[in-house]
Order: sequence, then C-alpha cells, then structure tokens
Amino acid sequence: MLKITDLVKRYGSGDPVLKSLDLTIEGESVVSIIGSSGAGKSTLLRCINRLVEPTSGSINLNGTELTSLRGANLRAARRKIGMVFQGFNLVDRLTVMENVQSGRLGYISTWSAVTRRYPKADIRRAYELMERVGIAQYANTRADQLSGGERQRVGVVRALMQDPDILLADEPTASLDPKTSEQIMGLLRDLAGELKLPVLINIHNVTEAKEYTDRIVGMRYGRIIFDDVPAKLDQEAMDQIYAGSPHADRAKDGAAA
Ligand SMILES: Nc1ncnc2c1ncn2[C@@H]1O[C@H](COP(=O)(O)OP(=O)(O)OP(=O)(O)O)[C@@H](O)[C@H]1O
Repeated sequence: MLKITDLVKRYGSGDPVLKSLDLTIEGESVVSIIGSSGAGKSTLLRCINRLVEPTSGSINLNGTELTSLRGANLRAARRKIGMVFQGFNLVDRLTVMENVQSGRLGYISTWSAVTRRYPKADIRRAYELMERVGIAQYANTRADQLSGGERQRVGVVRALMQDPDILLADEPTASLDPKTSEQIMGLLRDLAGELKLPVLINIHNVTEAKEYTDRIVGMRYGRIIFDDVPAKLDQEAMDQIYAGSPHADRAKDGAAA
C-alpha cells in the first residue's frame, strides 16, 4: 500500500507546488493523475521515488517511510519502485536484453553487470516478460532499431525486472501515436492485474485515463480536487480541474468520450 500524508513540496523559496496532499493507493488498482500543466503531477510522482526531495510530509510504501531514507536504504527502496518514462530512457546503443537487464542493477554484482553475465534466473524472467509484452524477438536488437511502442514495452519490462511493489508511469504514452498509446495503456492495466501491482500514471489524455484506469485523481495547483472512479468524472469535475487552462478544450473532448 502507498500512503501519502500531508505531502508538501516547495522548489526553492517559491510557493509550494504540492500543498498538504493526501493519497492512498491499495491493491492492484490502476490510478491516473490528471490536471493542467503545472498542477504538480510530475512532482508528485518524483517525490515518491525521491527523484525530487519532498519538503515535508510522509510517503509510506508497504510500511517503509520513504522520505527519511538515505544511502543504501534509499537505493533498496527505489528498487521496489518501477518507473516508466515518456521518453523511454533507454540506452540506444545497447540491445533490448541489455536495457531490460539494467532493471536488475542493484540486485546483481557490478562484475555481472559490466561483463553482462546475467544470472540465469534474470535471463529467464526477462524472456518471460518480453514474451508477455511481445518483444522477445528483439532481445538481441539494438534499442534504437525499435519503434516507439516497442521501445516503451522495453521500458515497461525494465521496470518490471526490478520486481517492483509499485509502478509509476510519467506520461508513458505522450510520445506515441494514438493506437500505440492505447496498446500501452491496455498493457499497463493488464499487467497491474496479472502481477497484482498498483500502477500510478501521470497522463494528459483524459479519454485514455477514463478507459484504462480504475480511479482518476484530478490535481489543480498542487492539491487533489477530484478522486473517484472514471464514471464520476463529469463536466463539472472537468471544469474544476481544467478551468482556464490551455488544456481545457482537449480535456472537454475527454469528458465527452
Ligand atoms: N526543478 C524545478 N525547479 C523549480 N520549479 C519546478 C521544478 N520542477 C517543477 N517546477 C514547478 O513546479 C510546478 C509543478 O510542475 P510539475 O512538472 O510537477 O507539473 P505537471 O502537472 O507535471 O505539469 P506538466 O503536465 O506540464 O508536466 C510548476 O510550476 C513547475 O514550473
């Protein structure tokens, strides 16, 4: 269970961009975070894996308080948090298998990583996951030879190789065409169920959020102002989340969908 309590994040001396935020995610639910640009969605995700340092508050993952961790304990906790990125963050000149195995860094010895002598169990697991997402045939192909959708599947498998307790996805479909984007969202939803994994997705596409996630969290100016099932995201809620933002029209299309 992820339990965030009274989370505040302030960059420098400016106003807080996360304002006393509470959020609990239990079980294998797929939760999307929507909101205008600047609402604080990425900051929230990055506080969870401590790419951004929270100013105050608590972030507890399965009983471990993440905000106070340092050094080896922080690295160990981070291994349990899988992250999928908008730009995939693959190493282009490495093969798919090498990219996927980088999810095991921290679990295996530096020698194994440098010499690419991966443990047999890790190779087996990589093939299982690559087959599941349809990229096993590319195991020895360089990452830069793949399409966007295939590259994001590599990103997903790399995150799952960490054997995470939660998967965070920061606009995972924003660089993809609409059809591929839907495939990746469907995949994330299905994997959450199969692996009993909570998935938290920062997403601009409200139509996809409604179709592929169980719960929608709407943020505005660093606060959660909507938290409910997609069916409850009506026009009034959309107006509150997006009022006056350049995304309002796009968001309205999503509400109508
Ligand atoms: N490293 C940083 N230093 C200073 N301010 C930052 C930093 N990162 C983000 N911010 C500010 O924090 C606020 C929230 O940004 P954040 O990226 O979390 O919003 P977002 O909802 O994810 O937006 P978008 O949808 O455009 O990605 C914005 O005002 C942004 O300018």
